[in-house]
Amino acid sequence: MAKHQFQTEVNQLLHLIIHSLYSHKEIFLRELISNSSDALDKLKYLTLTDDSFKNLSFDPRIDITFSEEGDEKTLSVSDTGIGMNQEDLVENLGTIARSGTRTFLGNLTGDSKKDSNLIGQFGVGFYSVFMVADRAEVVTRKAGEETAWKWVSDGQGAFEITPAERESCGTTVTLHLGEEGREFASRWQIEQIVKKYSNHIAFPIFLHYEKAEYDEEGKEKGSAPAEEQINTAAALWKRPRNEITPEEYNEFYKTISHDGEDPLMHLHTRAEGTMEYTTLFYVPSRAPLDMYQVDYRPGVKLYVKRVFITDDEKNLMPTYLRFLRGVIDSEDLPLNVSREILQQNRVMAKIRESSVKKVLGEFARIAREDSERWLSFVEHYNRPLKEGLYSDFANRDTLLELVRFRSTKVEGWTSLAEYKERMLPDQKAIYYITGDNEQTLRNSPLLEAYRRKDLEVLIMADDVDELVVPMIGTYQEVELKSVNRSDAGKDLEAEKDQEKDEALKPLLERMKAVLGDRVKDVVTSVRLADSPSCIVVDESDPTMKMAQMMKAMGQTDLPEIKPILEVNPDSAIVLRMKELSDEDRFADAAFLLLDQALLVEGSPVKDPADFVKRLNRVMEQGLA
Ligand SMILES: Nc1ncnc2c1ncn2[C@@H]1O[C@H](COP(=O)(O)OP(=O)(O)OP(=O)(O)O)[C@@H](O)[C@H]1O
Repeated sequence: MAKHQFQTEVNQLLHLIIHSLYSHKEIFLRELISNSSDALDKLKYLTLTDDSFKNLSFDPRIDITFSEEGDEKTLSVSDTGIGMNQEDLVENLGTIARSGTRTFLGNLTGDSKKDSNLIGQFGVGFYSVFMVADRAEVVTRKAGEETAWKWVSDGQGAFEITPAERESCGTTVTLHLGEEGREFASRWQIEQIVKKYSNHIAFPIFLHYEKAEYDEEGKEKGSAPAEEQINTAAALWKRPRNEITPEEYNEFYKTISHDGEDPLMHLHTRAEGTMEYTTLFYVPSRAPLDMYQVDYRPGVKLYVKRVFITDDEKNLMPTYLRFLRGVIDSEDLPLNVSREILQQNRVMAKIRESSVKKVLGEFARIAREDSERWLSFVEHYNRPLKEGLYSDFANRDTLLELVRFRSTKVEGWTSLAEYKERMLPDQKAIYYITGDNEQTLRNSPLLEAYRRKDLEVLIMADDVDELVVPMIGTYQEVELKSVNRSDAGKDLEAEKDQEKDEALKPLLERMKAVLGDRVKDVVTSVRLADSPSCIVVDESDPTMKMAQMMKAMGQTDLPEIKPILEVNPDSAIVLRMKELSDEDRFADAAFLLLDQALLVEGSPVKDPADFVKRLNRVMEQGLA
């Protein structure tokens, strides 16, 4: 008899499930049926593709039995699927292998209401049985193996595995229902739950019960075992759209995504003609927890003629649409399609290409017709869509209509189309500013002249903006210009006062000499109203933020980016500096103008100790 301890994360999850999902106890049955269906999918695939399984007699079915007699109430779910061996049991029913587990557990607040929303997204799986059972037994035999195994646990930190008997491959989970679960040992309850959550499961689900028998006078004379199929057992996505209710779509989504909430939208399409395939895609109402992890779990499953092939292929859809959940079912791919073949397969490439078009088309429809729903989409998926601008050139124009931005002119989000409508008659470009933080950007001195001229500037604080937005280039023939760069200032040049500019030249030369290689240039600014200085980067240089990002990504051999320091010819400080003959005081002022400009834009000052020394010296003089 081998006793094993649950992985720590399992214990944490168990505790959480029991404490936050008690009002949805019945989902344990959905989880068991979904596991059985996956196990049947896997075996079906092997019998069709692997010679060593071809002779196996495969009768795919799920059987539910219950006993409501006496004190000991039990419920069991049995399948003829792939089964598990001893190692599988330890691996699958003792740990949580899923990516994102740590992030998920780290996000828990201890507030059961908030946590139950989170757990809804995480998917509870097999462990949910401990909401209703005092003890769970799993008797299972793996296809192709002779020995069966029994796994037993009361969900209190440990489980045991012992050899067992089972006639053929498959798995039977038997629950000894506790006080919390007694209600589920009932024909009526089980039927309701299966109809609600698992009607769409593609394999038949049979419910076994005792059927009352009557004598000729209509008196009950006893009972006999009976069974009844309680689901429709047709792959939901193959059914005609008009025969599927919204509830059925939602329940199917919950089964394949393990999300507790309804999806934000779904798109069910069928292609016929030279290529035949069906797709059913969903967008979760919240971004999946692992969306920003490299090892995210792909959410689209591939079927070939209703046979499950894989749910672990990231290339079925482009990376930027990794939040999609759903099914692709092709009639044209070979059943034993390998990962390598899949990646170069023309049929798959075509399905992917046209699926992306359809999905984006549906997004565009929602963006046009249902702006409220589109905004909840944007809250979660704006950033991945921006990644699409970078990686999916073929769909660039559609994506440009879908992404949204913050702006100096409107609250909330705006589209490029809306920005264009608001442009002033003589406005030359769509202006934007990039940086780390929306609030810092809103306060940036770089925006002063734009504000004065009533020019709208898009605020870009997502870390992908720095890479993505320069790729856009133009939107409907209007150029996008970064306010952080020297060139955008040229559009404001009309404001430049030649005389003032000439008068400032000696000061600029003197500052350049003092600042040396800390700057690329020192020039008169046309952008500033109140601030004495700001920095921009040369048109051909990466911005300061981009340089920081590249450094963080390990590019250490980058030449140092030198900013261009712009000074405000009307600033009192600048005017005084013109008169200043003391070289040391002049140097302090020049360095402080540079460092403060770096600070307001969120860039680090090069030598903080030097900065503080100069600041203190100037304060001392100022306070004297
Ligand atoms: N009836 C079954 N037959 C064969 N294997 C099973 C069965 N039930 C569970 N398993 C195995 O145990 C694993 C863990 O199941 P569990 O329901 O906890 O999570 P999951 O199904 O992998 O994850 P999720 O529920 O998020 O899909 C499964 O991935 C599967 O390998």
